[in-house]
Formats: sequence, C-alpha cells, structure tokens
Amino acid sequence: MTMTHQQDLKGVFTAKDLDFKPAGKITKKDLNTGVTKAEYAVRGAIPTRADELKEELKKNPEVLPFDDIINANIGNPQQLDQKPLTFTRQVLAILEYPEILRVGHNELASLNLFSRDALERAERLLNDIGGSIGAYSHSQGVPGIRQTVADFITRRDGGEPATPEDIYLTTGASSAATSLLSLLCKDSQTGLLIPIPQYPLYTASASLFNAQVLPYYLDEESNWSTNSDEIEKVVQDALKKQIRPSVLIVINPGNPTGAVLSEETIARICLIAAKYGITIISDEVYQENIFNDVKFHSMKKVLRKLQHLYPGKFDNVQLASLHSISKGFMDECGQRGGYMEIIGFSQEIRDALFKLMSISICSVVTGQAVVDLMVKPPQPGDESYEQDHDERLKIFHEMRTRANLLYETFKELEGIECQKPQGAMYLFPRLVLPKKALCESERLGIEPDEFYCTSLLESTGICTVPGSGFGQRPGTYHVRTTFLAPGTKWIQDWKEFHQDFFSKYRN
Ligand SMILES: Cc1ncc(COP(=O)(O)O)c(C=O)c1O
Repeated sequence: MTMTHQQDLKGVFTAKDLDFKPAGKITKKDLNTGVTKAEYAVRGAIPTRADELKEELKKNPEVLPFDDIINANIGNPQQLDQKPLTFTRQVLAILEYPEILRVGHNELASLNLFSRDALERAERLLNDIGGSIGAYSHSQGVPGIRQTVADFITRRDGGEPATPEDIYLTTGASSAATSLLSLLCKDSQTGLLIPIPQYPLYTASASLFNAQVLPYYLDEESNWSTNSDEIEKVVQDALKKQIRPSVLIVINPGNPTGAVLSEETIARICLIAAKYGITIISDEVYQENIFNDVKFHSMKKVLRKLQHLYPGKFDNVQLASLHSISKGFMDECGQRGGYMEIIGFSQEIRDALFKLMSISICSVVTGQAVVDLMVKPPQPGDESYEQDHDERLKIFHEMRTRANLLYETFKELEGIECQKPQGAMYLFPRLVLPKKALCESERLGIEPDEFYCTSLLESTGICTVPGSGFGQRPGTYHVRTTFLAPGTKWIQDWKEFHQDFFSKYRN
C-alpha cells in the first residue's frame, strides 16, 4: 500500500474503535472435521518426501544415491514424458485461438501443422460451444458434445441407446464422484459400500460428507475379484446396525488392483442394487486400459441386458457411470474433463442433481472438448487416422510391456507376490516382509509397507504408495506402483533394492 493510500484511511477509526485485542487466527479445530479426517495417500507423506528429494537433487545432486525421482505414485502419464495425442492438441490449439482458421484450410494443411479433420473438428466444436471456450456452457455441458458422448455409449454397449439428457460433462471423474456423493450422503447413517483396496477418493469423500464407510474386501487370491456374497453380507450387517447402505461404489477396471469385472459379477452387483435399492456409482475411468485378453463390460450394458431378460425386476436400479479424459489413451489429466451418465433416477432426483451441478455453473469447457475427442477419435479415411492410430498403439504397447515386465520381475523376487496385470495403470503386489523388517518398522512407529516404500524412495528415488493408503486386509501389506515411468532401468533398480532390503532384514 502506498503512503497516499494509507493516509486516505487515517482518521477513519477513533481511539475507542481501536481499543481491542486482535482476535487470533482460526486453527484446525475450527475447520470442517470431514476435511481434517479425510486422507488421500496418492499425494500423501511419501510423495511429499519425494518432492523434497527432487529439490535436494537440484541443489546437491551428489549427496543422493540416485539422479532422478521416478513418480510411480500417481497415474499421471504426461508427467512421465508421455506425448499427448497429436490430433487432440491440434484441435485444442484452434479452440484456444480460432483466429488461426482465418488463414484458410488449404494453407494450414500445407504447413503440416494441422490436419484437415482437426480443422473440421475444431470448427464443429466451436460451433457447438457457441464460438468461445471462454464462455460458460450449459450446466450439464455443451449439448453437441453430450450427443457425441451418447453416440459413443450406444456404440460401446452394442446398440443400447444412450441420450444426451442423461449425460453430464464434468471437471474430471473426481468432481462427478464428489458431486454425486454430496447429493446422496444424507446424514451420518448413510453407508457407502466401498471396495477395499480402493482409490482413496471414495473413503476421503465419505469423510467429507460425514457418511459411513462400509468396506467390502476384494479377494486377492483370485486376482482381486469381487464377491457379491461378501457385499450382501456387508449390506445385511449394516442394516442390523441401522446404517442405510445407500451407495455401492464399483471401480472397474480397479484402482489399485487393475482387476476387470466379469459380466456375471456385474450382474450379481446389479441384483444386490435391485434387491436393496442401492444406487450404483460405477467408476469406469480405465475402460480403455485393458491388457492380456481381458474384456471390459460396462455396468450400463449389463444392467440393460438384465432389464430385458427379467422384466420389472431391475427397472428401479439407479446407476451413475463415470469416465474421464485423464486415463486411456488421452491421459490429459491436467485438462480436467470427464462425463457421467445417470440412468434410472426419478425426475425429482434428476432435478436435484441439476440444481447441484448448476451451483458450480459448468465444467471446464476445454475439458468438455477433450471428452468429444476421446469418445470420437479420428476414423479410417480421416487424414489423422493413421498417425492417431499409431500413437495410441505405441502408448498401449509401452504400458502393456512395462506392466508385464514389472510383473515378471516381482514374480522372480522373494517376499513379493503379484497378481497378473489385467487393466488400469497399476500393480498392487503384496509384501511378505521378514520379521526383522516388521520389528524395524514398529521401532520407527510406521506401518511396515510405509517402511518399505520409504526405504525404496530413499535408496532409488522411486516414489510409490503404501497399501495402507488404499485399505487392505489387516495384517497384509502392499505397495502400489504405476507402470508408466519410461524405460526399464528403474525396474532393475527396484529389483536390486528389494534384494538388498531382504538381505538386510532376512530372519
Ligand atoms: C479410479 C479412479 N477414479 C477417478 C480418478 C480421477 O479421475 P479424474 O482425473 O478424471 O478426476 C482416478 C485417478 O487416478 C482413478 O484412479
């Protein structure tokens, strides 16, 4: 503030006005306890330490036993040098600066900077959006983009129709999930059935919205499968304790497990939802990340099949399914885009959801455009098709090769047991740690898997997340790693670390 400005306020208060002791600052105790209780390990203590080490590497590289931090803690492929799809970025460049179009299609195409189909898509999107990505859109999202999403879902689900009225474009799947949960968590007796292990967005949201977590455990021995009998038992136990099992969260393909649900398992999940009136949130953000001859079945497709097969029985099932531009082949995590499809809800619930979504006006409009590009990539015959197809194939092969290499490496090692990769971007191996390592972690006052992950980070720069951040059966320990980091040296470094760790702590 300049002197003149300070002087403007001189004399505004009397001495009596200023005769008070300044009040203190707010403290943690004044906050929403839901926020204080919530935990999100993907960006927790170990990644925070990795950030400190990254700074240390810049200042004193010689004091650390590694040259780089490998961020295997979060599914963030472009942070790890994955190239964005060219078609996506060409369209976005024009959306950001439509003046480029004034140069003319032929001239732009001859520069080899923009393909003709990118120019056409950008024009169509600008038209649908209403001219500028800098303007708010409809609260459900741009109608033309919702139509593209509905067409995609219809194709994906073998012709089962989807409509733009059921689609919301969202600022990523996270915001779709938190909006839905803020609507559905009525009070502290609301129960959320959450798979364990799970992506911690869901337990953190349960804390934020003061709901009860009703954990259902996935079966590690059968490649982290979902057991519907286990879910039904959790439902019945909750009811006995006067907790309403209101929402069933399914993550398919799973994070952190990578497990992909069979059609039969999905049908059994729908049966529980139909029987007990539980809303399903099906998080399907990894639907394109499928490896090793496994097939993805959407919750919506299976539900529709059941509705045709057993008229009347499944008509009241309420489902919200989520998708995101952060995963698959787009991997545009930073652009923040996604969609949810809501089906089976009554008009009054749809109205309430619309009101809730309209409070935050609309989702990021460039993110909405990327959703359009995700669900409608270049097709054979389009100028970009070959290049786009090759770029996708490269991403797919690199991820699958590294997933399999990491899995094979873990298989060779003692004290680490890993299920075969099926989908998503992660492996979640179990650590069977020697007693001496357990004692050492106890002495340090940390969980054994946290001890392992911390030691891995400090020795190699590889940043992972301990299983405790995702939930695990008591007495078991895991580590979650992505298989996104480029190259294979880090896998070799991990192997050597693991062997040294076991030599040091072997009983
Ligand atoms: C299962 C799952 N759902 C949702 C998200 C968040 O997605 P978005 O970036 O679209 O918010 C993630 C991110 O890793 C995830 O693993």
